Amino acid sequence: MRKKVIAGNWKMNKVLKEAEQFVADTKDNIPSSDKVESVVCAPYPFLASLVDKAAGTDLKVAAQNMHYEDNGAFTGEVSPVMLKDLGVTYVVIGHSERRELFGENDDTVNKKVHAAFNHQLTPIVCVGETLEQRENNETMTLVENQVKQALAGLTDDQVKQTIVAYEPIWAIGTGKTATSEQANEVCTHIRNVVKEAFSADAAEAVRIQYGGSVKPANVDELLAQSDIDGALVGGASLEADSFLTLVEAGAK
Ligand SMILES: O=C(CO)COP(=O)(O)O
Repeated sequence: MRKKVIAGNWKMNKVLKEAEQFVADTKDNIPSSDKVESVVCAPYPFLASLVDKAAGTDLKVAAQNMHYEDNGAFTGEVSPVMLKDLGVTYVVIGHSERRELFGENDDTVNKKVHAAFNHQLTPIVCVGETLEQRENNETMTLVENQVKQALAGLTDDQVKQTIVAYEPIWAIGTGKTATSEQANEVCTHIRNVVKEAFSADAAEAVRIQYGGSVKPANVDELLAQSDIDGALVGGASLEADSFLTLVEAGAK
């Protein structure tokens, strides 16, 4: 059975003291990593401190983005080498907000996924359609293309370690959750795409999260679906109690 991954994506929220307080409030109650992987995706300035504060616990720290080069003249960017050096273990790649607002595309996403593996970071690769694309029945084709391009050139072993997050853009921060059936339908499709593009073993192992208005009230139903292996959570991950409820749901 695939282990669930619950990741809280804080986006551009909190200041350092609040981030540290969150770790202090959660770290002793995070379920064992044998049962669920619990991750907070924090802004860059908090990463060093949070890795330090969460050391020896089952709470893992992720970055929300990175550049694909190791170093160089890229003012304002952060490299995988820097993240690895801090003790960060996961990195979100290709979030829809980065694709929409910061010019990320399938090519940069693919480069970043390779860079993550070159530095032993686990990528959480985001895909998902807009409302318009859903209404035009383009969801399956779009997500298929995003997944194929994001994972292009990876080995089977790397695909097995990858986390794909299916986040329909119309469900992000809107309170509109995809129904669990809608969410699962796309996650099943993603698994089939991985099977075709790589192998049955890779498809069986790859973890596929759902993201978009996940909260304590709907997480159980989403996680009960056959192809949903976790959640990437924005708003409901900001408060310690709510995050703990979500990771406990993942450990059931
Ligand atoms: O974008 C998301 C997580 O990456 C989802 O955000 P919300 O949970 O706030 O809808």
